Amino acid sequence: MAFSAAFSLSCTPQSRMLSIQKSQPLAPTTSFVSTQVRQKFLCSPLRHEGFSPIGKNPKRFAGQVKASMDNKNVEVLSKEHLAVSLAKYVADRSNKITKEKGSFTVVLSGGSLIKYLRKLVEPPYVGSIEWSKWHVFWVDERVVPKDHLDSNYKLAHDGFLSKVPIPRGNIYTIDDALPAEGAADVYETALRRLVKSNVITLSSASGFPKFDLTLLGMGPDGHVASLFPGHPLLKENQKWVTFIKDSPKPPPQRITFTLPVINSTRNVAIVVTGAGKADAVYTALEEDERYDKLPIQLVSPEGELKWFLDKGAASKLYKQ
Ligand SMILES: O=C(O)[C@H](O)[C@@H](O)[C@H](O)[C@H](O)COP(=O)(O)O
Repeated sequence: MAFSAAFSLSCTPQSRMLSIQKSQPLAPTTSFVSTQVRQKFLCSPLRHEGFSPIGKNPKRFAGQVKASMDNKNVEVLSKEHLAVSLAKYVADRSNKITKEKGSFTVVLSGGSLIKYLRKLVEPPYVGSIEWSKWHVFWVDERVVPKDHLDSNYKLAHDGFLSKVPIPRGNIYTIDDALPAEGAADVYETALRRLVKSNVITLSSASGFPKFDLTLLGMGPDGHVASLFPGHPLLKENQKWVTFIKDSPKPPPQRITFTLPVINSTRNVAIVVTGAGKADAVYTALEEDERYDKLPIQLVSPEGELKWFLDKGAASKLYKQ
Protein backbone atom coordinates (compact mmCIF):
# COMPACT_ATOMS: atom_id res chain seq x y z
CA MET A 1 0.00 0.00 0.00
CA ALA A 2 1.21 3.46 -0.80
CA PHE A 3 0.00 5.01 2.37
CA SER A 4 -0.16 3.08 5.52
CA ALA A 5 -0.95 4.17 8.98
CA ALA A 6 1.72 4.86 11.50
CA PHE A 7 3.31 2.79 14.28
CA SER A 8 6.59 2.16 16.20
CA LEU A 9 10.24 3.02 17.18
CA SER A 10 13.61 5.75 17.68
CA CYS A 11 16.13 7.14 15.27
CA THR A 12 19.62 8.47 15.14
CA PRO A 13 19.89 10.67 12.08
CA GLN A 14 23.34 10.84 10.62
CA SER A 15 24.89 13.79 8.94
CA ARG A 16 28.23 14.73 7.55
CA MET A 17 29.89 17.99 6.79
CA LEU A 18 30.01 18.83 3.12
CA SER A 19 31.52 21.77 1.37
CA ILE A 20 28.80 24.37 0.85
CA GLN A 21 30.26 26.28 -2.05
CA LYS A 22 31.60 25.39 -5.44
CA SER A 23 34.49 27.79 -5.10
CA GLN A 24 35.81 30.42 -2.74
CA PRO A 25 34.54 29.01 0.53
CA LEU A 26 34.05 31.58 3.24
CA ALA A 27 37.14 32.15 5.26
CA PRO A 28 36.81 30.32 8.56
CA THR A 29 37.47 33.60 10.30
CA THR A 30 34.49 35.34 8.66
CA SER A 31 32.69 36.99 11.54
CA PHE A 32 31.02 39.88 9.80
CA VAL A 33 28.58 40.29 6.99
CA SER A 34 28.80 42.09 3.69
CA THR A 35 27.77 45.73 3.47
CA GLN A 36 24.55 44.66 1.76
CA VAL A 37 23.58 42.28 4.55
CA ARG A 38 24.81 44.64 7.26
CA GLN A 39 22.59 47.35 5.85
CA LYS A 40 19.60 45.05 5.94
CA PHE A 41 20.34 44.17 9.54
CA LEU A 42 21.05 47.72 10.57
CA CYS A 43 17.38 48.38 9.90
CA SER A 44 16.29 45.42 11.97
CA PRO A 45 15.56 45.06 15.66
CA LEU A 46 17.87 42.08 15.80
CA ARG A 47 20.92 44.25 15.33
CA HIS A 48 19.68 46.70 17.94
CA GLU A 49 19.29 43.89 20.42
CA GLY A 50 23.05 43.47 20.26
CA PHE A 51 22.75 39.79 19.51
CA SER A 52 25.88 37.80 20.16
CA PRO A 53 26.43 34.07 20.04
CA ILE A 54 28.40 34.39 23.28
CA GLY A 55 26.81 37.38 24.93
CA LYS A 56 28.15 39.31 27.87
CA ASN A 57 24.76 39.43 29.50
CA PRO A 58 23.26 35.95 29.16
CA LYS A 59 19.81 37.13 30.32
CA ARG A 60 19.65 39.41 27.36
CA PHE A 61 19.97 36.51 24.95
CA ALA A 62 17.75 34.06 26.75
CA GLY A 63 14.56 35.35 25.15
CA GLN A 64 13.26 35.83 21.71
CA VAL A 65 14.96 38.13 19.27
CA LYS A 66 13.37 38.94 15.93
CA ALA A 67 14.63 40.35 12.69
CA SER A 68 13.10 41.20 9.39
CA MET A 69 15.18 40.95 6.24
CA ASP A 70 13.30 42.14 3.18
CA ASN A 71 10.62 39.52 2.66
CA LYS A 72 12.32 37.12 5.08
CA ASN A 73 11.04 36.49 8.52
CA VAL A 74 13.89 35.41 10.80
CA GLU A 75 13.85 34.55 14.48
CA VAL A 76 17.04 33.87 16.40
CA LEU A 77 16.39 32.15 19.68
CA SER A 78 17.90 30.01 22.37
CA LYS A 79 17.16 26.33 21.61
CA GLU A 80 14.55 26.24 24.36
CA HIS A 81 12.80 29.37 23.10
CA LEU A 82 13.01 28.09 19.57
CA ALA A 83 10.95 25.04 20.56
CA VAL A 84 8.37 27.30 22.25
CA SER A 85 8.20 29.75 19.36
CA LEU A 86 7.90 26.91 16.84
CA ALA A 87 5.06 25.34 18.85
CA LYS A 88 3.22 28.65 18.93
CA TYR A 89 3.77 29.17 15.22
CA VAL A 90 2.50 25.68 14.28
CA ALA A 91 -0.49 25.90 16.66
CA ASP A 92 -1.46 29.34 15.31
CA ARG A 93 -1.38 28.16 11.73
CA SER A 94 -3.19 24.94 12.56
CA ASN A 95 -5.99 26.82 14.32
CA LYS A 96 -6.35 29.48 11.66
CA ILE A 97 -6.30 27.12 8.69
CA THR A 98 -8.46 24.44 10.32
CA LYS A 99 -11.11 27.10 10.96
CA GLU A 100 -10.90 28.26 7.36
CA LYS A 101 -10.97 24.94 5.51
CA GLY A 102 -11.70 22.21 8.04
CA SER A 103 -8.35 20.44 7.68
CA PHE A 104 -4.62 21.09 8.00
CA THR A 105 -2.00 19.45 5.77
CA VAL A 106 1.48 19.32 7.32
CA VAL A 107 4.71 18.17 5.72
CA LEU A 108 7.52 16.99 7.99
CA SER A 109 11.27 16.57 7.45
CA GLY A 110 13.58 14.22 9.25
CA GLY A 111 16.58 15.29 11.28
CA SER A 112 16.64 17.52 14.33
CA LEU A 113 13.37 19.25 13.39
CA ILE A 114 11.41 16.59 15.25
CA LYS A 115 13.03 17.32 18.60
CA TYR A 116 12.15 21.00 18.17
CA LEU A 117 8.48 20.03 17.92
CA ARG A 118 8.64 18.85 21.53
CA LYS A 119 6.72 21.81 22.98
CA LEU A 120 3.84 21.19 20.59
CA VAL A 121 2.98 18.02 22.49
CA GLU A 122 2.86 19.88 25.81
CA PRO A 123 0.32 22.29 27.32
CA PRO A 124 -0.90 24.80 26.35
CA TYR A 125 -0.31 23.92 22.69
CA VAL A 126 -1.26 20.25 22.67
CA GLY A 127 -4.75 20.98 23.96
CA SER A 128 -5.33 23.89 21.62
CA ILE A 129 -5.00 21.93 18.38
CA GLU A 130 -7.68 19.95 16.55
CA TRP A 131 -5.45 16.99 15.86
CA SER A 132 -8.23 15.06 14.12
CA LYS A 133 -8.03 17.61 11.30
CA TRP A 134 -4.32 17.06 10.66
CA HIS A 135 -2.98 15.20 7.62
CA VAL A 136 0.73 14.42 7.83
CA PHE A 137 3.19 13.91 4.97
CA TRP A 138 6.96 13.74 4.58
CA VAL A 139 8.98 16.12 2.43
CA ASP A 140 11.51 13.32 2.17
CA GLU A 141 11.86 9.79 3.42
CA ARG A 142 14.71 7.35 3.50
CA VAL A 143 13.89 4.11 1.65
CA VAL A 144 14.22 1.80 4.64
CA PRO A 145 11.67 -0.18 6.66
CA LYS A 146 9.48 1.95 8.93
CA ASP A 147 11.01 0.40 12.04
CA HIS A 148 14.58 1.13 10.85
CA LEU A 149 16.68 3.60 12.83
CA ASP A 150 17.10 5.71 9.68
CA SER A 151 13.38 6.03 8.97
CA ASN A 152 12.08 9.59 9.11
CA TYR A 153 8.67 8.13 9.89
CA LYS A 154 10.05 6.30 12.92
CA LEU A 155 11.79 9.45 14.11
CA ALA A 156 8.58 11.47 13.83
CA HIS A 157 6.49 8.72 15.35
CA ASP A 158 8.68 8.31 18.40
CA GLY A 159 9.25 12.00 19.04
CA PHE A 160 5.94 13.51 17.99
CA LEU A 161 3.16 11.54 16.30
CA SER A 162 2.79 8.89 19.02
CA LYS A 163 2.02 11.69 21.49
CA VAL A 164 -0.91 13.31 19.70
CA PRO A 165 -4.28 11.93 18.53
CA ILE A 166 -3.91 12.30 14.77
CA PRO A 167 -6.01 9.58 13.10
CA ARG A 168 -3.69 6.87 11.82
CA GLY A 169 -5.33 7.04 8.41
CA ASN A 170 -4.23 10.69 8.14
CA ILE A 171 -0.52 9.82 8.43
CA TYR A 172 0.82 9.16 4.96
CA THR A 173 3.95 7.03 4.96
CA ILE A 174 5.85 5.55 2.05
CA ASP A 175 5.49 1.99 0.86
CA ASP A 176 8.71 0.65 2.35
CA ALA A 177 8.44 -2.62 0.42
CA LEU A 178 9.25 -0.85 -2.86
CA PRO A 179 12.56 0.35 -4.27
CA ALA A 180 13.12 4.12 -4.34
CA GLU A 181 11.69 4.73 -7.80
CA GLY A 182 8.51 2.75 -7.13
CA ALA A 183 8.07 4.31 -3.68
CA ALA A 184 8.27 7.81 -5.19
CA ASP A 185 5.77 6.96 -7.97
CA VAL A 186 3.32 5.40 -5.54
CA TYR A 187 3.59 8.35 -3.12
CA GLU A 188 2.88 10.77 -5.95
CA THR A 189 -0.08 8.69 -7.13
CA ALA A 190 -1.44 8.71 -3.60
CA LEU A 191 -1.07 12.50 -3.40
CA ARG A 192 -3.01 12.81 -6.66
CA ARG A 193 -5.79 10.69 -5.17
CA LEU A 194 -5.88 12.98 -2.14
CA VAL A 195 -6.31 15.93 -4.49
CA LYS A 196 -9.35 14.19 -5.96
CA SER A 197 -10.77 13.62 -2.49
CA ASN A 198 -10.09 17.28 -1.60
CA VAL A 199 -7.64 16.52 1.22
CA ILE A 200 -4.96 18.33 -0.76
CA THR A 201 -5.67 21.39 -2.88
CA LEU A 202 -3.68 22.48 -5.91
CA SER A 203 -1.98 25.84 -6.24
CA SER A 204 -3.82 27.92 -8.81
CA ALA A 205 -0.49 29.57 -9.65
CA SER A 206 1.68 26.48 -10.16
CA GLY A 207 -0.71 23.53 -10.48
CA PHE A 208 1.37 21.69 -7.86
CA PRO A 209 -0.06 20.55 -4.53
CA LYS A 210 -0.44 23.32 -2.02
CA PHE A 211 0.23 22.01 1.47
CA ASP A 212 -0.69 24.22 4.40
CA LEU A 213 2.62 23.96 6.27
CA THR A 214 6.00 22.48 5.37
CA LEU A 215 8.54 22.17 8.18
CA LEU A 216 12.05 21.96 6.78
CA GLY A 217 15.44 21.30 8.30
CA MET A 218 18.65 22.22 6.50
CA GLY A 219 21.97 20.39 6.31
CA PRO A 220 25.39 22.05 6.74
CA ASP A 221 25.74 21.88 2.93
CA GLY A 222 22.50 23.84 2.44
CA HIS A 223 20.39 20.82 1.41
CA VAL A 224 16.72 20.66 2.17
CA ALA A 225 14.51 17.58 1.92
CA SER A 226 16.69 15.20 -0.15
CA LEU A 227 17.65 17.92 -2.62
CA PHE A 228 21.42 18.29 -2.47
CA PRO A 229 23.74 20.99 -3.85
CA GLY A 230 24.51 20.57 -7.55
CA HIS A 231 22.24 17.52 -7.94
CA PRO A 232 20.12 17.27 -11.14
CA LEU A 233 16.99 16.75 -8.99
CA LEU A 234 17.09 20.46 -8.26
CA LYS A 235 15.91 21.01 -11.84
CA GLU A 236 12.93 18.64 -11.68
CA ASN A 237 9.89 20.67 -12.62
CA GLN A 238 7.28 18.07 -13.63
CA LYS A 239 7.17 15.45 -10.93
CA TRP A 240 5.69 16.01 -7.48
CA VAL A 241 7.76 13.27 -5.84
CA THR A 242 11.06 11.91 -7.07
CA PHE A 243 13.84 9.66 -5.84
CA ILE A 244 17.58 9.69 -5.28
CA LYS A 245 19.90 6.70 -5.07
CA ASP A 246 23.16 8.54 -4.46
CA SER A 247 22.33 10.81 -1.55
CA PRO A 248 25.54 12.28 -0.13
CA LYS A 249 23.91 12.09 3.28
CA PRO A 250 23.31 8.46 4.22
CA PRO A 251 21.27 6.42 3.68
CA PRO A 252 21.72 6.80 -0.11
CA GLN A 253 18.19 5.86 -1.26
CA ARG A 254 15.45 8.32 -0.56
CA ILE A 255 12.30 9.81 -2.00
CA THR A 256 11.74 13.54 -1.91
CA PHE A 257 9.24 16.22 -2.79
CA THR A 258 10.46 18.37 -5.66
CA LEU A 259 11.14 22.09 -5.39
CA PRO A 260 7.91 23.15 -7.16
CA VAL A 261 5.92 21.24 -4.53
CA ILE A 262 7.88 22.77 -1.66
CA ASN A 263 7.47 26.20 -3.23
CA SER A 264 3.72 25.85 -3.66
CA THR A 265 3.29 25.54 0.10
CA ARG A 266 1.22 28.08 1.97
CA ASN A 267 3.68 28.34 4.90
CA VAL A 268 7.26 27.09 5.02
CA ALA A 269 9.22 27.12 8.27
CA ILE A 270 12.94 26.34 8.24
CA VAL A 271 14.45 25.24 11.53
CA VAL A 272 18.24 25.44 11.65
CA THR A 273 20.47 25.02 14.69
CA GLY A 274 24.17 24.65 15.34
CA ALA A 275 27.27 26.57 14.36
CA GLY A 276 28.05 23.91 11.76
CA LYS A 277 25.28 25.40 9.64
CA ALA A 278 26.29 29.04 10.08
CA ASP A 279 28.03 29.24 6.68
CA ALA A 280 25.00 27.91 4.80
CA VAL A 281 22.67 30.24 6.75
CA TYR A 282 24.95 33.16 5.93
CA THR A 283 25.02 32.24 2.24
CA ALA A 284 21.25 31.75 2.10
CA LEU A 285 20.35 35.00 3.81
CA GLU A 286 23.00 37.02 2.05
CA GLU A 287 21.83 35.76 -1.37
CA ASP A 288 25.35 36.11 -2.69
CA GLU A 289 25.28 35.80 -6.48
CA ARG A 290 28.95 34.79 -6.68
CA TYR A 291 28.09 31.21 -5.83
CA ASP A 292 25.86 28.52 -7.28
CA LYS A 293 22.62 28.65 -5.41
CA LEU A 294 22.32 26.19 -2.55
CA PRO A 295 19.08 24.18 -2.40
CA ILE A 296 17.98 26.28 0.57
CA GLN A 297 18.27 29.38 -1.63
CA LEU A 298 15.82 27.83 -4.10
CA VAL A 299 13.13 27.62 -1.44
CA SER A 300 10.80 30.46 -2.28
CA PRO A 301 7.25 29.56 -1.36
CA GLU A 302 4.06 31.19 -2.63
CA GLY A 303 3.17 31.85 0.98
CA GLU A 304 5.18 32.79 4.06
CA LEU A 305 8.77 31.67 4.59
CA LYS A 306 9.90 31.75 8.19
CA TRP A 307 13.36 31.01 9.63
CA PHE A 308 13.89 29.70 13.14
CA LEU A 309 17.60 29.90 13.98
CA ASP A 310 19.53 29.27 17.15
CA LYS A 311 22.47 31.45 18.07
CA GLY A 312 25.00 29.00 16.59
CA ALA A 313 23.29 28.90 13.20
CA ALA A 314 23.01 32.72 13.17
CA SER A 315 26.55 33.27 14.42
CA LYS A 316 27.99 34.42 11.08
CA LEU A 317 25.27 36.96 10.51
CA TYR A 318 26.18 39.34 13.27
CA LYS A 319 29.10 41.34 14.50
CA GLN A 320 29.26 42.72 17.99
O1 LIG B 1 15.93 12.89 5.75
C1 LIG B 1 16.69 13.80 5.98
O2 LIG B 1 17.90 13.63 6.01
C2 LIG B 1 16.12 15.11 6.31
O3 LIG B 1 14.81 15.34 5.96
C3 LIG B 1 17.04 16.25 5.95
O4 LIG B 1 16.65 17.07 4.89
C4 LIG B 1 17.20 17.05 7.19
O5 LIG B 1 16.07 17.83 7.44
C5 LIG B 1 18.43 17.94 7.15
O6 LIG B 1 19.54 17.15 6.81
C6 LIG B 1 18.70 18.59 8.46
O7 LIG B 1 18.91 17.60 9.42
P1 LIG B 1 19.44 18.01 10.85
O8 LIG B 1 18.50 19.04 11.37
O9 LIG B 1 19.42 16.74 11.66
O10 LIG B 1 20.81 18.53 10.65
